[in-house]
Formats: sequence, C-alpha cells, structure tokens
Amino acid sequence: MFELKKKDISKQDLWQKANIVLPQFDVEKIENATYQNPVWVHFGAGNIFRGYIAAIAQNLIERGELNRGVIAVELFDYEIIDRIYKPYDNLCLVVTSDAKGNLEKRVIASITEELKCDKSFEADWQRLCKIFESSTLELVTFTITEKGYNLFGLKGDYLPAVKEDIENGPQSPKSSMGKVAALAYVRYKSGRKPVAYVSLDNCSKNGEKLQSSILQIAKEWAKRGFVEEDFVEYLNDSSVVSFPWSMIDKIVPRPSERIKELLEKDGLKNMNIICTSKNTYIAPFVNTEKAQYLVIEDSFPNGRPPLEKAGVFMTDRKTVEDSERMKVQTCLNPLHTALAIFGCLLGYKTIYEEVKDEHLKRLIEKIGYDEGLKVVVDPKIINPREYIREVIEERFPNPYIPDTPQRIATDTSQKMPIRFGETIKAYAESPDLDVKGLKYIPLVIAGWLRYLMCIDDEGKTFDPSPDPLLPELKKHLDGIELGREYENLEEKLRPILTNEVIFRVDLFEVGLSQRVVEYFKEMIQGIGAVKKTLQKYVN
Ligand SMILES: NC(=O)c1ccc[n+]([C@@H]2O[C@H](COP(=O)([O-])OP(=O)(O)OC[C@H]3O[C@@H](n4cnc5c(N)ncnc54)[C@H](O)[C@@H]3O)[C@@H](O)[C@H]2O)c1
Ligand SMILES: O=P(O)(O)OC[C@@H](O)[C@@H](O)[C@H](O)[C@H](O)CO
Repeated sequence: MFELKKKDISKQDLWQKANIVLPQFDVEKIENATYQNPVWVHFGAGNIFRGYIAAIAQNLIERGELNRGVIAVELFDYEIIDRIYKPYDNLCLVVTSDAKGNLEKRVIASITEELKCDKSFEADWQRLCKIFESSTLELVTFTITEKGYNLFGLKGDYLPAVKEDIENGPQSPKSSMGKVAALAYVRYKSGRKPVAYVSLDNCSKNGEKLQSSILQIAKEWAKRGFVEEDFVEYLNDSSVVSFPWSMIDKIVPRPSERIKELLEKDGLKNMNIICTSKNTYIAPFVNTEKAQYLVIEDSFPNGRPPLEKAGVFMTDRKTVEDSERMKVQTCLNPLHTALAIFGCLLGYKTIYEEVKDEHLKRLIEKIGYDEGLKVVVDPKIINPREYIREVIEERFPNPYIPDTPQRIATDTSQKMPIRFGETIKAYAESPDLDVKGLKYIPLVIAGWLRYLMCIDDEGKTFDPSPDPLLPELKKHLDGIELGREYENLEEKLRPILTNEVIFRVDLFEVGLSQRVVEYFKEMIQGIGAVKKTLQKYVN
C-alpha cells in the first residue's frame, strides 16, 4: 500500500507498477521558488482547478517553460483545504479517461501552497497580503462558480455580506468579491503594481463580470473614504490591471466511486470521496475527459507564463467572446443544462445513459444545431458544427466520465440567463430571426419549472441540487399538484417568467411565456407526463 503524499513519491516502483505518472521535476525546488517569488494565484480550489488548471502549470514546469507553481486559495469552502489539500500535501491524482476506457493517471504537484482566504485565518491572510504585494505576481485566476461573482440578490439589492463589506471597508471583508477587492487594494498600496485577474468560470464576458464586481466595491469604498479615488482609476486602467475574458471547456465531473475503487486496487490508500458541508464533492483524485479547450484574451500587464505552450489559445477579446458564445451559450452548456433538468425529472443518474435515450438526444440536437447555431459567430479557432458533433457524439456518451444530471443541475437559476437567456435575447433583437419560433429552449424552461416542484416524473419527491434561489423560486410552485387543471398558471408563474435577472429578458414581453406555460401544463398532467411531453415535441 502507498499514499498520495510527498513521502511516498520516492517509491517510484510502486507508482510505476500502478501505471501512475509521477511529476517530472524537483517539487521542493519549485515550492521554494514559488514561496519566494510567486507568479500565479488561483481562487477556487475545486475540481476543475485541480484537474485542468494545475495540470497546465505542471505541463509548463515539466517542459522547462515555468519555474514556479500555483498557489491555491479558497474563498468559500475551507473544508476543501483541511480535508483534501493538507492531508495529501497538496498533491492531486488526475485520472483521464477516453471513450474506450483507456485511463491515464498522473500525479499533479504544481500546487505549492494552500491558503484560506479569510481574515479569521490570520496567518493565511498575512501570507496572501505578502503575495499580493509581490512584484513577481503576474496572474490571478478564478474558478469560483457563477454565483461567486454576485453582489446582488434577486431584487437587485446587495447581498448581506457584500453590504457589510461596503459599510466596513477593506479591513475584514466577508464576501468573496470583498476579499478579492481588499487584496487588490493591498497590491495597489504596495505601489500600484500590475497584474491580470482572469476569470475561468462559465459566464459570458466573465472578465467584465469580475471587473465590474471588484470595481463596484472599490467605488463604494472610495465614496465612503475607505480607499483613494485613484484605486478605482487603477482598477480601470487596463495597462496596469487587466481582466482578460476566457472560455474554458473540460468536463470534470464529481469524483467517481468506480475510479476510487480502481485506485484502491492499484494499492493506493485513503482515496475517499467527501462531500463538504458546503456541498463540494471532492476527493484526492479528479476524474476527467481528454477533450479540453481554453481560450484566453491575451492581456497581461505584468507578463505571463507561456500558456500557449500548454495548448491554451491566447487571442483577442472578440475570438474569446465568439468561442464563449459558442460553448457556454449555445453548443455545450445549454445542452448540458437541458440534460440535467430532464435527467433529474426522468430519474437518470448519469449523462451518458441519458444520451442513449433517442428523445433526449434529439432534444439536445434541436437546441444545438437548430436553435443555437443560428446565433453563433464562428470563432474560427474551433468549428461550431464540428464542436457540437464532438459534444453529442463523443463527449456526452463517454461512459467512463461518470457525470451526473444532479451535478449539472446545481445553481441552474444562476445559469439560465447565460445558457438560454442570451440566445432568446439574440433572437428577439434580430431582424432575421423569429423569437416566437423557438420551441426547444421553452421546453427546457418549462422542464425547469416542473423540476422546481421537486417531484419526478414518477410522482416521487426528489432532493433538488443546491441553488441559492431555490427557496424563493419554489414558493411560486407551491400548491401546484400533478393531475390537476389550473386556470391561472400564467399569472402564478409570472414572477419567475418576467424576471430578467433569471432569463436576461422578460419572457412575457418577448412572447414566449405562453408556450412555456402550455408545455408546463402538459408536464403536470400526471405520472409520465414529462416524458410524454418531451416525446411529443421532439418528434
Ligand atoms: N467542472 C467542470 O466540468 C467545469 C468545466 C468548465 C468550467 N467550469 C467552471 O468552474 C466552476 C467550478 O467548477 P468545479 O468543477 O471546480 O466545481 P467544484 O464544486 O469542484 O468547486 C467549486 C469551487 O467554487 C468555490 N465556490 C463556490 N461558491 C463560491 C462562492 N460563493 N464564492 C467563492 N467561491 C465559491 C468552491 O468553494 C470551490 O472552490 C464551474 O462553476 C464553472 O464555472 C467547470
Ligand atoms: O460548471 P457549470 O456549473 O457552469 O455547468 C455545469 C457543466 O455544464 C459544466 O461544469 C461542464 O462540465 C463544463 O462547462 C464543460 O466544459
């Protein structure tokens, strides 16, 4: 037996026998160099970071293109650090599966430090301040989920923690964006030092979203005299501080029991999967697919590692935007969200089983090829039609990527505007497209309303995936039962369907609410009605 710990890394024969590739560099040397002269900080120490971003850093280190690692920082779920980083010396085992079931196993050792970003962890906070004062710091990347950037609640008022941060200034921030703004202020105070803040989350114009949240807090602080006006100027000057946009694509599901068992058979100890009290599913290993795309706007005022040498497309903002529109708004994530919603309703536990169902497959083909492609601008670096084909025919059906509809259904309320709202808006604004002609996106929206009832198509209650708006949204579905007729459903659902925070547009105004409500009515007819409605409309 051996462990994913530094002390066992020297037992090369054991790892070799298990076909696990070890880091090809002097881990301690990189750690020391990074401690002295940090280059790269990452916020959001979850699965995609460990399985993709940290692997990019390792590729560069192994090729001699980078001589520092990445510092992992957690803003939200400190259990990750205590239970998955510290006990395994920040090592991570990445298991990559192709559709034939061939596995590549590799130890990632490019994460050199793990820090909890909160003033209550005084030593970590002091260390973070030191890092942000460092002139060698080039980039700060983020994978903190869409909701991590939010400042406002559904009604447009500040979230409580954000409000508190605004009132109290940068001294002891509580909200995620407040903490990042406070560290940006530390960097500013240390001599207006340059840096790039790079969001790698699945949101449209993610760089703009990050910048606007940090700026908003900075402006509120400046108004109250907590910071200089010049701090706001600094954050607005892209020659000093940039917020590059990006598109990131690699399916990194929750850790799988099957992979855990395989690793244990290899002789590895303590491969337990945990679910933290904040609902992060994480393990010492990460399971993922081979396919991967990362496109980043090339704007780095303090320089950057040669990311292109690790396969990252470094390009202009327009190409990033077109790639993001292609992936997040039309060709992958909306298809994923559709499968997530219908998967939970129809009792599926894996995505690959879902795409074997001809109706679900047809639904995602219709959303992608028929409704989505019409608003896609070809990003040139990736062909959109070929990309959808790869997604539907190769990536989703991969049985060795045990992705679940329940994982993807997490935070659906936060994803609606980007996954579907942008496309509806583009149709509504186009002189050549008829928004009322959309059929399949409204079917997914109706499915989501049906999902919010938390009763599956067999009439059994299910636990919905976490979503910050769930309690509020569920209230609007209260009292609706399967098998009953309702006269005033359109009115009852109006508060959801008119909410532009959720759909980017008012579905009543654009003329889609009636169709959504009609589909929804059909889906609540009784047991099996969701399946029947799906079959009726995709056929
Ligand atoms: N997993 C994927 O397949 C994938 C692919 C492409 C992009 N992404 C992007 O990365 C994000 C994270 O995915 P993951 O696989 O790492 O998920 P994960 O559940 O493994 O980790 C989520 C991370 O976000 C942090 N987080 C959650 N809420 C936060 C908040 N309010 N403030 C600050 N941090 C918060 C968590 O603490 C954790 O570090 C996704 O939401 C998506 O935007 C993921
Ligand atoms: O991660 P989210 O929450 O933005 O969306 C769920 C999935 O669609 C997503 O994680 C995909 O796996 C990913 O976007 C593939 O690149």
